[in-house]
Amino acid sequence: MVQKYIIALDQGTTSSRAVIFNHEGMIVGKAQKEFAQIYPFPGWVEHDPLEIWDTQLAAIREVLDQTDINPDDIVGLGIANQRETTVVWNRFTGKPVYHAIVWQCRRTTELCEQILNSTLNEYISDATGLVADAYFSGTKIRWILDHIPDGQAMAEKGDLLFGTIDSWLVWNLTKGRLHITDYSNASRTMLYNIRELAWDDKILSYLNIPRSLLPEVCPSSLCCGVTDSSIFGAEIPIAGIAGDQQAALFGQACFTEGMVKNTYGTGCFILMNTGKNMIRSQNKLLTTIAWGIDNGVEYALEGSVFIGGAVIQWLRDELGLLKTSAESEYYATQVKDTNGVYIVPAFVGLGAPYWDMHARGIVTGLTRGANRFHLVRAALESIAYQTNDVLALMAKDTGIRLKALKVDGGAADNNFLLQFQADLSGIPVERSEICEVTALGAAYLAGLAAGYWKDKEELKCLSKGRFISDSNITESERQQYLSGWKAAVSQATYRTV
Ligand SMILES: Nc1ncnc2c1ncn2[C@@H]1O[C@H](COP(=O)(O)OP(=O)(O)O)[C@@H](O)[C@H]1O
Ligand SMILES: O=P(O)(O)OC[C@H](O)CO
Repeated sequence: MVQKYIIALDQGTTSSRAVIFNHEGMIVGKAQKEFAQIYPFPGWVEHDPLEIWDTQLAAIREVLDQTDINPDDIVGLGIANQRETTVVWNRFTGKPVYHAIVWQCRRTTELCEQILNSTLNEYISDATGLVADAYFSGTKIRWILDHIPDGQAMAEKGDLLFGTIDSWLVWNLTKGRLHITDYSNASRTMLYNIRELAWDDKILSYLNIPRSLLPEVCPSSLCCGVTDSSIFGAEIPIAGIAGDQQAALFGQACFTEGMVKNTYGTGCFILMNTGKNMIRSQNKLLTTIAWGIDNGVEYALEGSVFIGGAVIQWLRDELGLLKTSAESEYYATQVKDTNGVYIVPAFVGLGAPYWDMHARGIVTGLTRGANRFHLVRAALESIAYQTNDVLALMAKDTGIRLKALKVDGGAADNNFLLQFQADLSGIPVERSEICEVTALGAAYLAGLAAGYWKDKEELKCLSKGRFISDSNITESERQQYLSGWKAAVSQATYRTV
């Protein structure tokens, strides 16, 4: 019998990947293409949507070539994408009217501050589960309509379409036949009412965004269309779509309430499955849709940390302290501590739980004895501290004592980081055996819809974790670490929780 496969696209902040999985949930082949990060001004971040599409397409073609798999033998395509990143394009030409404004971009800070100081603030947090912040798509759309010629007029005439990256990829994969998104991506726009499962008229009207711009919202696991046959020579069913962090939660098989994962990529995104319960955080964590599946949606509680592995990239690319990110592990273990150095990598403000758009990065505690090993160690520790801030509040919000933290993402390769995380947070940290967990989640969602896998129970049998480390320090050491971190954060922020 001919083998059948699932292909998953992981369109991330720094690269576009395509991964082919077999029925055992194992990787058969993968290809990855990086693309340019555009920084027009400090705090602004853009991508070229055409380059995103080109690199994604090239990655798909490369993995098909490399594995020699016939597109006819691919039974479903799943998409996981960097979330919130905003593309607006012309419905008739299919051309973007502006670069994609990336989730990290801070250009709409002023508008968000107006919202924070208005009566709409409480409404937004209740309806969308989010915090009014430049992170989300809504204010980015407003910015684009205000800054392209005739933006508002064209939008009102129905000439323009908005989408997060999933919508943009589906539009291109179907040659403009489908303008859709899924529940998990819609819930990151700050325009979607997660209680009513509908675009929110009150928020749309405040931001003056015409409804005609918005995609249709679909379940995350559903055969919603097929790729245009001219692209791969076969019509591949598009059967799964989810924001990359929700896809990782699914890929980690966190199907039960209370299960938590952290993806250590460019940023760190800690998500707890809360099932059918929409938990409202008392501590500025986000309530978000995990996925739409089986005729309903499930929710998650999220802490979004903007800078994770990117602080290591900064040491490597801007300071030249490292040749590779992986080298950071060796450097960090050459010293017994950071010698009092703390780094708060608030390069684009601070996300959860501080939500300070004005915070900027700092290095504190420098003495003449501080060397590059201490700096590298402090950078890795900063990733764990930020994660710990979120984990502590998740436990507080839900009353759940976390049993384990499932981890994935590029920086989760770093054993020093994972051990420090386990020490600091006092919970076992479990790294997935499959390195492409985000893609795996998109594949699972697509495979369920395509009937390739039967149900979540079958998927649980495929998912394997590997125990890494348990906490190994005393409570007083822990408190000492944390008080130094808190003092450092207070120097980087204007407001603290
Ligand atoms: N061994 C490592 N130790 C620490 N950081 C790492 C390591 N390997 C990769 N990274 C960091 O992880 C990030 C890349 O992870 P990845 O999951 O590919 O990110 P994304 O999906 O956000 O593009 C980079 O910021 C890189 O610096
Ligand atoms: O592309 P990543 O892995 O950095 O993830 C980005 C997040 O989806 C932003 O919310």
